Amino acid sequence: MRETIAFLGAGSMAEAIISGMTANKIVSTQQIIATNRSNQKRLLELEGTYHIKTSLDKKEVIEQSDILILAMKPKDIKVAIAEIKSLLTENKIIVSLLAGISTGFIQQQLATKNPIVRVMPNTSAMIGQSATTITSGKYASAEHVHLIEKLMTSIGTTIVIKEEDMDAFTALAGSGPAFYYYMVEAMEQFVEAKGLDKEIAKPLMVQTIKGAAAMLEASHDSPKVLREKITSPGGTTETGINTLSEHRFQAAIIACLEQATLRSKELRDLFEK
Ligand SMILES: NC(=O)C1=CN([C@@H]2O[C@H](COP(=O)(O)OP(=O)(O)OC[C@H]3O[C@@H](n4cnc5c(N)ncnc54)[C@H](OP(=O)(O)O)[C@@H]3O)[C@@H](O)[C@H]2O)C=CC1
Ligand SMILES: O=C(O)[C@@H]1CCC=N1
Repeated sequence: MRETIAFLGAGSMAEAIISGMTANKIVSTQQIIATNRSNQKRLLELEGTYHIKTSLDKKEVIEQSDILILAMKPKDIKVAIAEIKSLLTENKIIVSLLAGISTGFIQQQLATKNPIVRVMPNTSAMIGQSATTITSGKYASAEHVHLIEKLMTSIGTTIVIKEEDMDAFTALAGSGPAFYYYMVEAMEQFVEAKGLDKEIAKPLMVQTIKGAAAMLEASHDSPKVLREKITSPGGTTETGINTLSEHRFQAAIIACLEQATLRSKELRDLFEK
């Protein structure tokens, strides 16, 4: 790609995307420039690791960019837009990573006709394994969406969705890795309690998740059928599943996703004021 990409915000998600993009070489490191609110040390760290450009001068960053990625927290969006709106020309594509915040709000705050594309990646972008959803704002053409899709494909799989579904997919895929990590944390507690060798346990746990994910992808069987094929009557799996069921495991997962979805909407209500 020929476009220059600017990150407004240089935190974990910006880094995960920079890492994925630079490893994939979809853009050269010199086509990426990042800025943040004030943390110069962090910018130097990113410069050192990824050999990208950084600057605390927003004017310089914006002038150099064709695609501007908003990567600050939802609570900071209003101030961030106020800082950049007078620096923008309408040919720049704005990409938002922000949970909850709608394209309509960004458009209204900018008061310009810049195309806006909203994406929800996850931190597995770091190794090119994100599951990213994409949706478009009012002035984003199919061509703009296609360009951002191409860019995001460098950090994993991408799917274009309706904006109204963003909250739910933010829960499922944006936050999703954290929910799996939380389960692995519990497994680690078990390993510790049993006094098992962590060096042996970790690769086994990781391969078990990888294998299950690969089965979900490759097999025509539903998750339920896949589970039943492991569950011998009167065996270990059945006992384990019954215990999860007694602890209302599935209800807990559904509640977790419901609440995370709701929080995405709440972030909109809170910070679009
Ligand atoms: N982390 C994740 O897994 C995911 C996060 N997201 C979304 O990505 C966004 C960023 O999250 P995350 O990386 O975790 O957050 P971090 O807190 O790690 O980073 C936030 C960054 O925003 C910068 N910032 C704050 N205000 C401004 C401003 N006015 N102009 C420029 N930069 C500013 C901060 O700079 P400074 O350090 O100088 O204050 C910091 O670099 C959020 O909106 C989140 O919803 C989306 C998907 C997944
Ligand atoms: O927790 C959050 O709000 C962000 C959005 C998805 C993942 N992290």
